[in-house]
Amino acid sequence: MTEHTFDLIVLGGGSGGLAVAERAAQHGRRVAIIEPAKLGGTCVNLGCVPKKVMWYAANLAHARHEAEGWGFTPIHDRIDFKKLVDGRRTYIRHITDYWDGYAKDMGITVIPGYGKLTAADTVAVGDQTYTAPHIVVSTGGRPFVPPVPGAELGITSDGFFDIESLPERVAVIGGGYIGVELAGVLQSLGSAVTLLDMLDSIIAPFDAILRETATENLQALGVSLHLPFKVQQLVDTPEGKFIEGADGQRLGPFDTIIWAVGRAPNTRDIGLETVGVTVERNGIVPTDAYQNTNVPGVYALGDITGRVPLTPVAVAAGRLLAERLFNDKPEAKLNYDTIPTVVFAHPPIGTVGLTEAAAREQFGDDAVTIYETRFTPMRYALSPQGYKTAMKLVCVGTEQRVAGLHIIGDGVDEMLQGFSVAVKAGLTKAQFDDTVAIHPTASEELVTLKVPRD
Ligand SMILES: Cc1cc2nc3c(=O)[nH]c(=O)nc-3n(C[C@H](O)[C@H](O)[C@H](O)COP(=O)(O)OP(=O)(O)OC[C@H]3O[C@@H](n4cnc5c(N)ncnc54)[C@H](O)[C@@H]3O)c2cc1C
Ligand SMILES: NC(=O)c1ccc[n+]([C@@H]2O[C@H](COP(=O)([O-])OP(=O)(O)OC[C@H]3O[C@@H](n4cnc5c(N)ncnc54)[C@H](O)[C@@H]3O)[C@@H](O)[C@H]2O)c1
Repeated sequence: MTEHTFDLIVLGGGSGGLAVAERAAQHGRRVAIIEPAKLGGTCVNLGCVPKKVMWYAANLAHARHEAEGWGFTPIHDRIDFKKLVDGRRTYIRHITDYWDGYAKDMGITVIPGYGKLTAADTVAVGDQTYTAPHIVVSTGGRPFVPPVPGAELGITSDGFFDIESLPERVAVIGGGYIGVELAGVLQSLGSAVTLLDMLDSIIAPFDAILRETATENLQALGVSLHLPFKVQQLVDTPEGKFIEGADGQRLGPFDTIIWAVGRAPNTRDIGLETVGVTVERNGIVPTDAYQNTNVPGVYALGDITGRVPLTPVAVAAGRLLAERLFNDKPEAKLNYDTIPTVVFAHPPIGTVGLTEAAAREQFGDDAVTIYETRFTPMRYALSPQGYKTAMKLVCVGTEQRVAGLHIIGDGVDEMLQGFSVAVKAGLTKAQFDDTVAIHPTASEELVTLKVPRD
């Protein structure tokens, strides 16, 4: 018989939920996770991990094209897309199986189903109720689809992971994280991709050097960009699907259209309003710095809080919440500043800290010094196609503290983590320069930039 009283109940077994549950169980608490789908949440099942598998496949496609310049016999075979998808699904199944076993080993009770709060200490799942003095809501989000006519002709990132054969003609609507990543994967694997955004730039919140270089790289990859483009409707015709915009613009025909225009929190109809938890109009659940909602004993974590929707952020906030609640660390909380992030484009894009524009606004033009470089890395010495690398250091004050670091190019996805430690630690340009370079690498540029930009 299932226990109905716990120290902690978690709604949602994704990145944030698993993290808080695991740490609470490590501290000897009785924990239940309520989850309607597979453990692992978006990241494991429909996000970071399957996406990264596809990104690796796309990298191999690039390597295959480049290999000829390095003396390899040309390889013209197309990808066996089904084999890739089957392999990816097996890999994901191993991860979710691992989580099932691990939760069991940790003594965590996993309750299948949708949870709904009926009181600040009570959750209903079907006709059963469960109680705990601490309830964490970490129900994540789902792709947002705007209500334009014909919107249902498009799929979302969830649907992307259901694709069984490589579509020939694809449109991706939205040039943010997901749009840029999926456009890059599909174009690299052999689709002809059109990418559009309602703004006049892709990855709009990022530093200008990344926006410009990412745009050049996408175009070099063969992606057709349409910026800005305001979608008015999608239409189906015998030749394929079309996207119609303002002023008679019409793009198509396409076999597949993918919406990648942001995500909406899963916070409706789960009893939050019933128990008095504030939910904003856009579905976000506001919390204080300690993940407390406005109702004592009810906490919110991860994407539903609207703060930096990334897996490691949800994980870190979840672990710290468990430390605060169950390990006598009343001040434990996540510092949401200076969080590094990578867009897995081709090549990848990495950023941490302030953009140049934000630094100028915060500190004034006179306090900001910029060091930057753009080059084609040695990786392309013998290849016909050379994607651009670009790097920028945003330094502030007379001591030139490195407040922002923006990099795009092969290898930056792995480069960024170490440099983020330096930026987070508040190191100065002089300390960067005091570090001997590793040669020949692209990353050595970050410790050898001599002349500030005018
Ligand atoms: C295509 C894509 C690629 C991404 N790539 C990256 C990446 O490379 N790196 C990165 O850091 N982030 C990435 N993200 C973002 C990352 O996946 C999220 O930030 C992260 O999963 C958020 O964790 P979470 O715990 O808030 O929610 P989730 O991981 O979404 O987990 C929420 C869980 O709650 C469950 N749930 C929903 N309603 C209920 C209910 N009523 N009761 C119980 N359970 C419920 C859901 O089934 C789900 O399992 C990506 C996202 C997408 C969509
Ligand atoms: N590598 C990673 O870490 C990673 C990868 C994927 C997703 N994520 C997370 O998931 C979140 C959601 O990703 P996303 O790409 O859906 O959102 P996003 O906010 O990154 O990008 C959405 C894009 O869609 C555009 N847009 C919005 N409405 C539009 C419309 N009607 N027509 C055309 N364009 C429109 C926006 O201008 C924006 O460029 C991200 O913010 C990120 O935190 C992270």
